[in-house]
Amino acid sequence: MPVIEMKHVTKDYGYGRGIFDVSFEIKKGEVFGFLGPNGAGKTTTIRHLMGFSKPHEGELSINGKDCWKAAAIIKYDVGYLPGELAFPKNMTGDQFIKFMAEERQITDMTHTEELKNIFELDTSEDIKEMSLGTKRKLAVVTAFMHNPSVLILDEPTSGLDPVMQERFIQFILNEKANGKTILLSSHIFSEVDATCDRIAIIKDGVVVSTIEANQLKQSTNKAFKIEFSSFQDYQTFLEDTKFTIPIKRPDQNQVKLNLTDEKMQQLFIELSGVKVNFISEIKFTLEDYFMDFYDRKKTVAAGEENLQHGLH
Ligand SMILES: Nc1ncnc2c1ncn2[C@@H]1O[C@H](COP(=O)(O)OP(=O)(O)OP(=O)(O)O)[C@@H](O)[C@H]1O
Repeated sequence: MPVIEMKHVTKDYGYGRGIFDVSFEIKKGEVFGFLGPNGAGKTTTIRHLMGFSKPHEGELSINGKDCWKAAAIIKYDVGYLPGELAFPKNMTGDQFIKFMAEERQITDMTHTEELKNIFELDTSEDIKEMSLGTKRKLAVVTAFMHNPSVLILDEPTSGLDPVMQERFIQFILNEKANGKTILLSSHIFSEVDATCDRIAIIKDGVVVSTIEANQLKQSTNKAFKIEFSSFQDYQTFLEDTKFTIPIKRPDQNQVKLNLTDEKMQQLFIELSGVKVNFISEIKFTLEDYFMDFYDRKKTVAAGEENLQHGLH
């Protein structure tokens, strides 16, 4: 049984806004990335998983429990870090932590202390006087102090400095190693790349692709940039080549082309008759894959897309 399951969930806010027929499953121990720009529908999806909002259509469950009907019970299994923070007024960090511990019936504060140390959180200040970064750290500590088995993170590193961002990524990886199931919404490619096993790309409320992170890393499609020693070599190559050359830079005697591993030998044969200054591989990244979807006008149905790509 998947730990998190969404089946054909639609919430239509009108005027094309909302989420439409969103489906995915997250297995135990998996880190699932939900990638999309502002307004794509990430927060709406997460709010439905947290039971804050009832879908117009479809079903959502966490650990087999309906997210809307069993919201009050589910929260004990889930650590939720919201994108926008809201704290009670007139409390210090310590008071808020105590309040949350009572709310969750936590008596052993060892794990909370560990989290405070990891994130170097000073809880003595009044919350209203805390910097945004400190408030985010307080949110992190209180979201995970009950050591939940499921983590739902809505743009978790926004507002954290680079050192703390890195520490947060390490925290996610440790939690993953401990068998936690994690949903991470983000528009930061590097953190998704560093942590996720699978990634869904959401566009205009629709999941347009779901990919295994390994699929990207092991893609046999490669892109190369070649610079020839002279314009003569550049021209000779272009006249003789059997490859399609999508990008030509005569001013720099350069070309860019895409090829699969099997075609590599042919490229070297063609290059043996000309002089080159260098040949460099252009790495295909998650960002390239993502931009491919956002560059395109049409929406691609989930699963239909191969890792075919052009140069950007
Ligand atoms: N309660 C609501 N009423 C009406 N429209 C809403 C509501 N909540 C969200 N929307 C709309 O649904 C769309 C998706 O918003 P959502 O906040 O889920 O996007 P997001 O991907 O989380 O973006 P961001 O990164 O900006 O938080 C947007 O067009 C938003 O304006």
